[in-house]
Amino acid sequence: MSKTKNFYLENIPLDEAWRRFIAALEGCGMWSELPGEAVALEEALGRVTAQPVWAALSSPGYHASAMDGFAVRSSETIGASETAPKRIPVGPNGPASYVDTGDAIPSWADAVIMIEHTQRIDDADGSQSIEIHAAVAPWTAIRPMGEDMVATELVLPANHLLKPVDLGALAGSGHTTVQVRRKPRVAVLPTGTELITVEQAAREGVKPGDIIEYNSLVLSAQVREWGGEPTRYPITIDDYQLIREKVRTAAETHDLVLVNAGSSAGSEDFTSSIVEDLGTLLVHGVAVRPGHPVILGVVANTPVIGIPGYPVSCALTSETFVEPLLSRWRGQQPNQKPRVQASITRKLLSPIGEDEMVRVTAGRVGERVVAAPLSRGAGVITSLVRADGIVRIPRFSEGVEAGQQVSVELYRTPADIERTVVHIGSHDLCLDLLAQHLADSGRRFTSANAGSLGGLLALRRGDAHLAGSHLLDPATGEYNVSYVKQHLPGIPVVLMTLVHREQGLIVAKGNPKGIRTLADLSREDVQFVNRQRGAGTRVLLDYHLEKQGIAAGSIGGYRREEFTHMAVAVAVQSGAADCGLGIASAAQALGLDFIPLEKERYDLVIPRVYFESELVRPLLDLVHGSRLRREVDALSGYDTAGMGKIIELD
Ligand SMILES: Nc1nc2c(c(=O)[nH]1)N[C@H]1C(S)=C(S)[C@@H](COP(=O)(O)OP(=O)(O)OC[C@H]3O[C@@H](n4cnc5c(N)ncnc54)[C@H](O)[C@@H]3O)O[C@H]1N2
Ligand code: MOO
Repeated sequence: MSKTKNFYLENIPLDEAWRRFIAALEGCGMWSELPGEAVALEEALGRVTAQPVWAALSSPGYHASAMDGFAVRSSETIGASETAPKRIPVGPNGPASYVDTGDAIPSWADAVIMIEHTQRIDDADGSQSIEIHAAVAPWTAIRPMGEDMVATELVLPANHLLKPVDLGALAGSGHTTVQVRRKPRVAVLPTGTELITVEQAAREGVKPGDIIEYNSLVLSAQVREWGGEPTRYPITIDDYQLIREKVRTAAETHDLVLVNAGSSAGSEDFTSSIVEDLGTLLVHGVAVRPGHPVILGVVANTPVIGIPGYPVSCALTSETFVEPLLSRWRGQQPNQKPRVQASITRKLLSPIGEDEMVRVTAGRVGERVVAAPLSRGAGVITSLVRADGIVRIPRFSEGVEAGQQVSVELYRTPADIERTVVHIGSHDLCLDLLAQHLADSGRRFTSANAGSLGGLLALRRGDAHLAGSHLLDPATGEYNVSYVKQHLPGIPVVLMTLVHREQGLIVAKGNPKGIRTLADLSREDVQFVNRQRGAGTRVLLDYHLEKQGIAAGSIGGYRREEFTHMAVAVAVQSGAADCGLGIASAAQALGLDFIPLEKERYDLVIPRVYFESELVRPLLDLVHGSRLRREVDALSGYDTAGMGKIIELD
């Protein structure tokens, strides 16, 4: 038994990895549809027919009236007209007889006259007749036997995904059960000594080194969504023999085994050795990121996929390999996401040699759809939660330039993209509140952090509907106006004040270093954390440093840049820095101390075309209403007195 570690991950192109996998699956009879099983119609929704279904009965099973009215012989109506109406006596055996919709037509009749086209006449002798003003052709208002389905006719082909109406057609044609493909049985094995269950975390808290296990939850839910039947195994610690035993037994009772984590080259990454030990290792490492260290193999005629541990890699690897396999077994084509052409909002470098899947948000801005890249971290599951789609950067390309056209594989519908308000710029907590309420008006709100200046540049390129900005002009003491004039020349713009907010020094609880003023940042024992160039907060800092004659070079940590207020606050909370400049609400959110420096104005910069658009209107209504104002007032460090004030710049 081998326990050797596989230090050498391959870099196999995706299509080659699939070729190897399919060849091996064909070899063990696992690259074809799964056999059928009979299920009751009530259980059959979302299943796939395993064979064609032929009608057992005709429907309707007799000639049925299509209308409420009178069954007649059409020959008796000939000659009837407005000027020469005809009377036909009513009786159980004709020549006219009342029928309801769906009733069988009497054998002597061959047409039905709708009741509203007849006039009832009560004759003196107590008998009845109808008067008609038009003739009817044979088979008028009759649903002939078998109009819907004739016995022996094809109702559904094989490999048909059953929808609600299909179940009706099956019952209507006389079937009580239907043969559907067996659900693929998929074992989901989470492994890792660092893993704890979420219940354990809720009970005992999370210690450094603990990771809440949720990949198996995601994988099982994906399997279920794709028509499979998952078995979610409990966590197995990183122990070669324990994992080996689980893989061996799972392979005996399942169609597919997913081993999660332990796929790369670490000292406790056993999956590839175990697959080699128990069966055949086909692939270890594909030229795809995230998901590079994926393992493909076969154990006891059962495919085994080693899925990388990072949550984003895990979910995407499953989309890449598990979904197409389950589709194949169910006789379905692999899932094809809707695609849209979009313009990418910023330059992306991507390593040659690997296909990269970049998560993006997407929205329509004017004539174009724009795609804004999200975090590329393989551990950032929220980036997949927020993603509207995926952009693939092929392995023979070094990346894409800002403004380049890309194809986005959408997780949402094209209609969702049309109702998206796109924000690029400086972030503020109040935007999250706005986003929440916008959903009530059927709008989606996506936001990319690019800093205030980045936001203005995005507006100039036409990449966003609005940009949050708080850029102080040292010459005038005014916010945003001069920057908008400089960077958006010729574009009519509305500046709408969202809030005034308190900027200041964020320090650890109790202010252990006794930091009071900006001058303290130059102290030997104080480590600062800065914001990126172009951020309004950075402009504010540099303005005050200059005013007070403090040299940036004298501040330890001045060059260390974070991209958001919360990232600065987290750096202080974790002890990585003693102090950073940011907004009061970020300090409050993490229970940190705050030394106010300046009250600044945070505006939404909105090109007039969007300010006047139907899409953005609900956002303006929210800013002018009382609900958002009340909620912002409840946060610390904000002043809503100026909320909704407008400056127009042409
Ligand atoms: N020296 C190298 N190191 C790494 C390489 C490499 O090529 N050489 N590849 C990196 C890449 S890319 C990936 S992806 C990961 C894959 O790692 P593993 O599959 O071995 O997974 P772990 O290292 O055990 O875990 C990674 C990460 O994910 C967390 N995790 C694991 N399982 C779960 C779960 N069930 N639920 C939630 N989170 C989970 C785990 O705790 C780790 O934080 O390797 C890189 N390293
Ligand atoms: O390939 Mo790993 O999955 O990039 O993060």
